[in-house]
Amino acid sequence: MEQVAIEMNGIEKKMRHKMIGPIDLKLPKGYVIGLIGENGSGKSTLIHMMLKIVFPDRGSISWFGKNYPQEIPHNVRCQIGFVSEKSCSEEDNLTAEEAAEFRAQWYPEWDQMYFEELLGKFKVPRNIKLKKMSKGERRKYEISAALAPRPKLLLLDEPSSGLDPFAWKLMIDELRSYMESGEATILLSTHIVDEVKRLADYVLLLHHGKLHGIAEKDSLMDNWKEIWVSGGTDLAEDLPGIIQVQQEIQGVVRMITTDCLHTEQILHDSGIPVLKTRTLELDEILSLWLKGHLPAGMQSGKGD
Ligand SMILES: Nc1ncnc2c1ncn2[C@@H]1O[C@H](COP(=O)(O)OP(=O)(O)OP(=O)(O)O)[C@@H](O)[C@H]1O
Repeated sequence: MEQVAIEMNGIEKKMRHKMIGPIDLKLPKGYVIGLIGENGSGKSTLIHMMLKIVFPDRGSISWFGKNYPQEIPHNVRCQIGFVSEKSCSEEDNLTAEEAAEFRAQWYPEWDQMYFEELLGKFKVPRNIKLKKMSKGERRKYEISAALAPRPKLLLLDEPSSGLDPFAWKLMIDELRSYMESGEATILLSTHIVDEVKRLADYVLLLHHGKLHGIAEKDSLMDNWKEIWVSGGTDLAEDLPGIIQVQQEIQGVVRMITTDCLHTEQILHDSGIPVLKTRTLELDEILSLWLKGHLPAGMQSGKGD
C-alpha cells in the first residue's frame, strides 16, 4: 500500500460511554474499503473524524499526505464526498434540484449532467421537497449528490440504508463504474455483508472502538477455509493458522485455517491428503475475526 488517501496515527476520542481508539490506520488510495463493525463500534465517529465534524482528543490525521491542524482547506474538502448516516436537515425544505444548485456552488467540479443522469437512473422524484421524500428516495438523491462532484474520496456511512433491492443493485453498479473511471477511493460503512462482498477490495474491522485490522477481501476468501484431512487432531500442531480442530470421524479431522495456502502446501509436502475444502462465507470469516481470530500475518490493531 504505497499511496494513502487518509492516514490516522494514534487517534483517540472519548465518547459518552466509550473510548474510540487508539487507531492507526492507512486507507489505500484507489480502492473500496468496507468498514464493518457492530452497532456502536465507532464507524460513524471514525468517518466524522475524517471530515473534522468530530475532533479527536489525541493523534493526527492526514489527507492525501498532508496534515491540516486547523480546518481542512476548501480545495481539499471539496475532493471528499460524504453520505451521512442521517440526512442533512439544512436541505429539508429544498427540492433535489435546489439542493444541488446550492451544493454546486461549493464544489467546482460539480457535474450537473452526471447528477441529472443519476437522478434519472435512481428515479428520484422531481420538484418535491427532500423532507417529503421517502427515506429511500432521499437516500438516492444523497448518493447522486455525493457522486456529482466526482470526489477523489467518498465516505459513505451506511449509504444503502432504506434502499429497495433494485436501487441497492443500481448503487452497487454505479459505485463500481465510478471506481473504474479513475483514482477514487471509497470508504463504505455497512452492515450488509453482501455489499462488502460485491464492492470492497479491503475490509476494515472495528470492534468496541478498536481497530481489528484491515485485510484484503480476496486474501480473506482465499485463506479462511474449512478443510477435511486424513489423520488425527495432532496434525493441527504443525499447521499454520488453525483456529478450530475437530475429529470428525475416525481417521478424518476437520479444521478451520486462516492460512489455507500455507496449510495446504505443508500437507501436500508431507503427503497428507486433503479430502475436501470449503471456502468460508464472508460473514463466517467476519464473525471469527470479531471473536479475535486474526487473518494470517496480522497483529492485533494493525491498520496498514
Ligand atoms: N454525539 C455523541 N455524544 C456522545 N457519544 C456518542 C455520540 N454519538 C455516538 N456516541 C457513542 O459513541 C459510540 C460509537 O458510536 P457510532 O455512532 O460511531 O457507532 P457506529 O459503529 O456508527 O454504530 P451504528 O452501527 O449503530 O451506526 C457509541 O457508543 C455511541 O453511544
